[in-house]
Amino acid sequence: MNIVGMMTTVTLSTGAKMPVVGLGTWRGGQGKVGEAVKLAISNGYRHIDCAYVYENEEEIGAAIQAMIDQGVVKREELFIVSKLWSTFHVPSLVKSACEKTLSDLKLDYLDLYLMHFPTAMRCGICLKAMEKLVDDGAVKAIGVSNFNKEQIEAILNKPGLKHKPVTNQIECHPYLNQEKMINYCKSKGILVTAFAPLGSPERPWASPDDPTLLEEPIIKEIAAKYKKSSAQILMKFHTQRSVVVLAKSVTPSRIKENIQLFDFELSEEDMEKLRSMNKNWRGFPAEWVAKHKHYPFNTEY
Ligand SMILES: NC(=O)C1=CN([C@@H]2O[C@H](COP(=O)(O)OP(=O)(O)OC[C@H]3O[C@@H](n4cnc5c(N)ncnc54)[C@H](OP(=O)(O)O)[C@@H]3O)[C@@H](O)[C@H]2O)C=CC1
Ligand SMILES: O=C1CO[C@H](CO)[C@@H](O)[C@@H]1O
Repeated sequence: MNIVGMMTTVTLSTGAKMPVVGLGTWRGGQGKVGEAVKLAISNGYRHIDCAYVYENEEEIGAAIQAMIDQGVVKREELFIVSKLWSTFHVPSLVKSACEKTLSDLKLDYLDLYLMHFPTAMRCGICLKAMEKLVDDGAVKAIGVSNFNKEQIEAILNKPGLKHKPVTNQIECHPYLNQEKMINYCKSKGILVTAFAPLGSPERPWASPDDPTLLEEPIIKEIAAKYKKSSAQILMKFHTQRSVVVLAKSVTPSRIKENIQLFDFELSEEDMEKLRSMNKNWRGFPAEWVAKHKHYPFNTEY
């Protein structure tokens, strides 16, 4: 990996180091995602973002194992994340859900296990069962995803909280820059991970009227100035403000391109241009749970 003396990891509240760029795997289809993971690891990626609900953890696990067996990487150099799906928010199911993910990924432990969505009943009790996974050594840390401020606050105020969530993984890009959430999380020692940094162009519910980040004139203009691609500018926007970024690709040239972020820096003026594009637009409004009492996106942040 081409790193020119710039940050490539961030430190979690547990003291563990999390690589700032991760490979996304949602919709990394069968027969493709394994090759993508192998190529990513060979090209310096050390952080892979997975989830039970993506239905591809077995193929990813085989690819990780092959890279370890071939001596390309050691387990302890990797940072593997997975997520507990909402149907398992019952204490008795948390352990078995994590075991299934570990077995599919062929791992003894996860570096981070996230509660994928807050939209299930009894989040507090479920969290207790996730804390136990840390005590049992099945996962090194726990975190949340798609949580709003109030929901994070509720967890932090939980009496007897033993393992604080180390991250909130949320949709984040110039149309939804999440400045307030990032600042709030920072004040609590929680890191933000950005998903859909390229606007998730292949999300199945995209409408032709939706704005397309990769085609934005401002992004293209900044990309030309730095002789980088639009995708690299969109990802650099995060790493430069200590936000971890995940981009998914199964295309070899893009996998290589998306980690070439450490040989340039955006000026404060260009960062400001990117920030000024905010319009609180969500590509992932999660409408299927809009009526759920824990739906996270009805608040300011
Ligand atoms: N916690 C949560 O609720 C969520 C988590 N996530 C996580 O975040 C990851 C990233 O988000 P995702 O929704 O996949 O969206 P992204 O913003 O990463 O966009 C991925 C799409 O962009 C294309 N692409 C990748 N690199 C480039 C490039 N350099 N130039 C042009 N196009 C490119 C990919 O195509 P191709 O593969 O064909 O190259 C793919 O179609 C997910 O894969 C998942 O791991 C995502 C959504 C929700
Ligand atoms: O990670 C995710 C990818 O998209 C899914 C929708 O099918 C979401 O539910 C989820 O948050």
